[in-house]
Amino acid sequence: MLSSSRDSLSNSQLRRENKSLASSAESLRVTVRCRPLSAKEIARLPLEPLPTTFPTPFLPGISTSSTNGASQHLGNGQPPIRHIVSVLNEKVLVFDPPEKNATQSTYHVPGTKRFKNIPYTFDRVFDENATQQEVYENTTKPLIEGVLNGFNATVFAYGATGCGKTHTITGTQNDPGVIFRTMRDLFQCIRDSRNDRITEASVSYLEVYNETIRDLLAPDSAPPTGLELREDDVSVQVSGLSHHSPRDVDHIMRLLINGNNNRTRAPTEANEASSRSHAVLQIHVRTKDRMAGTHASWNTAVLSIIDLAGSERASVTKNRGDRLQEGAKINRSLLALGNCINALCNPATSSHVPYRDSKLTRLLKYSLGGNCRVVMIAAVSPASIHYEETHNTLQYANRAKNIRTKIQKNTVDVDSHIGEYGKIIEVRNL
Ligand SMILES: Nc1ncnc2c1ncn2[C@@H]1O[C@H](COP(=O)(O)OP(=O)(O)OP(=O)(O)O)[C@@H](O)[C@H]1O
Repeated sequence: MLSSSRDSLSNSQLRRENKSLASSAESLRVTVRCRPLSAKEIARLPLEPLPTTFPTPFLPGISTSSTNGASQHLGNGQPPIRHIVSVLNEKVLVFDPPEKNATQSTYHVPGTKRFKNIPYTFDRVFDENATQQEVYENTTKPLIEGVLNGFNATVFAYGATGCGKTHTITGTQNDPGVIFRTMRDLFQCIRDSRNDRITEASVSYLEVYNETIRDLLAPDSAPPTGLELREDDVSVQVSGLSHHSPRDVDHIMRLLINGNNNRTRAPTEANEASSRSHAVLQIHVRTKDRMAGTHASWNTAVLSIIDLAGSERASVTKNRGDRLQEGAKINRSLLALGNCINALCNPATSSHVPYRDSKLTRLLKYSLGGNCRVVMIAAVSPASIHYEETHNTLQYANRAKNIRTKIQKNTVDVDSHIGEYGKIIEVRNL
């Protein structure tokens, strides 16, 4: 059930407020996070050029040593690499900036200019030192209040394999990512407002693996078959997906840890724990003023947080067999996503977006182009070994800046029965 909490409500029960204040056109907010170099990559950075002669005593105006520009690095005989992303400020980065020491023979695309030196502007750029909290505060946190007031929102991490998507979305126990921080703050907001409003919430978590949808939180007794998508005019639903009523943030975190353990992962050359599936976490929320009386309508919204599988080149991952097949399917669904983004950006084609080309894009239909605030976190690597992937991701993100979504508040009539809303309970005693 991806697109909205309207899933089990009939369309006639769904009423959108079309007041000008509650409805506006917004572009997708596009951010880029550049991860730090890994230890293996650092080992391949060129060291300072070595002197070829011993230093001579200092004589003013005369160089004391000469160099042959030879670079040395500890990369076990592999060619040296260089930084290909330079973050200028919070909004601008340069792809493939000129090297300070351009005598070194590090990677560049044969037959092209030595340095592309392309500046890109995004809504926000995070450099290698950005903390998980900074990324969360400038991507997902601003969506929470809207979700509690009936506005759908989607956050998705896009990028090549091994570039930091899962680190950003899930993170580690010691340094959790967007999901944990969102849940913590969402539950805090619910707790802070419990005297004023009633809030109900439920969570679902699925993966799309090899064009099959799997419930990551399915009870052990559930048959391990793929789930089907059902679609009507206003929503896409996943039939048979389990929904869970969180008691508190710790409960959600336990659910998520279970779900993540169920996610399909495998080591590849590019990433020791590569996610081989697209993971979609959804938090369904509905709220109502306590004082508003029994006839007041509910605000309903869904917050979707998506960790896409990484795009990959077989030559970088050196994948074979199953991994290669998975990679082909991952690339195909990401290509379908790219085609949808292209179509949504172009007014001439935006009425014919090819959502049906993959499960992923069918699932995301109302979370990309629909009634939804969308934040994209494009994850990139600063190492020249990922030159093409980083360039592609930046171009992809740059195009996505042109998508416009129409935001409307979702309200449902008070007479919609709670049973129709799925297994949702009031979040009490927080
Ligand atoms: N900002 C960061 N700070 C520190 N380490 C990071 C950061 N981003 C990524 N890493 C590390 O880089 C490695 C690859 O990151 P991650 O698994 O998040 O990549 P991914 O994009 O999700 O890859 P895949 O698509 O293959 O699943 C991990 O070891 C991760 O801990």
